[in-house]
Amino acid sequence: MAKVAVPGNGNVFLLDIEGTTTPITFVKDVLFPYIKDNVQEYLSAHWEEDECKQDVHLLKKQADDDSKHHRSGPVHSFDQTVHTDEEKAIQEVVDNVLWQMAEDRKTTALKQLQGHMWRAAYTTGKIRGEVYEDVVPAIRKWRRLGMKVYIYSSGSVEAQKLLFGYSTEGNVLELFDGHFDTNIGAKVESKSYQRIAESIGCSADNIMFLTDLTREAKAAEEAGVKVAVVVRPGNAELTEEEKSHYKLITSFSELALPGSA
Ligand SMILES: CSCCC(=O)C(=O)COP(=O)(O)O
Ligand SMILES: [Mg+2]
Repeated sequence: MAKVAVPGNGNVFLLDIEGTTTPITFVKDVLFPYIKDNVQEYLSAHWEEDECKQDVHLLKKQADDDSKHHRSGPVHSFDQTVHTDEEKAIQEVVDNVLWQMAEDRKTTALKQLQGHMWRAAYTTGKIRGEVYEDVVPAIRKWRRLGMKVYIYSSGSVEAQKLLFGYSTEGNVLELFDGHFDTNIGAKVESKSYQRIAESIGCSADNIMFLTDLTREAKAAEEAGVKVAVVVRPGNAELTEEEKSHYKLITSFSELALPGSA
């Protein structure tokens, strides 16, 4: 496959995780089932702790917002205040989390709780973050050339740091200059990419965003960010129009950097 040229003014890489640095199967077959299998037990064990209370508070705010916008059935909009029965209250949160996951929602509330739950799984060695083998060598090369590398994922910053801190490649957190999650905005909104450029302190067209999802690529492009769509096994199929519109790569090694051989 011909190399995809990174524009001459591009000196910042912004990387998606699921489907880009990491197989979708790791997220769908390892990370998400861990949440489904453990959420009830986790909430029961941590219910009285501040961190857990904050997570539940955020989930409740999201559920209230969803109800207002008719996004969920009544069972998924829980109201802790009416519950004296802890078990029932926990069950409502569990139902909400499972419903959000069935819808593959990327709410900050869901992602925050998930990040906290994965902490124990990573630190006890139960799971290790899967990273495609072309990713670390490519990033090391980019960094040698003076480029900056950031992550932007729907997974919380804490979840991102766990994935790369306890990865199949070891602790590779030093490869990243920073992390962004949905606290900066949704990945399908172009404003989020403008905010990221402001936060990094560069113009949008200095950034090259790599993602598997064209709805994210489109939003980034609208903000003036350069994009390439990453084609990995198991990623969503692209239409012929998408294939001809976007620069496509199947490995990070296919990116040709300005001034490099
Ligand atoms: C980084 S933690 C696990 C991934 C996750 O929860 C997720 O929603 C992936 O979203 P992405 O934006 O990286 O495709
Ligand atoms: Mg992705």
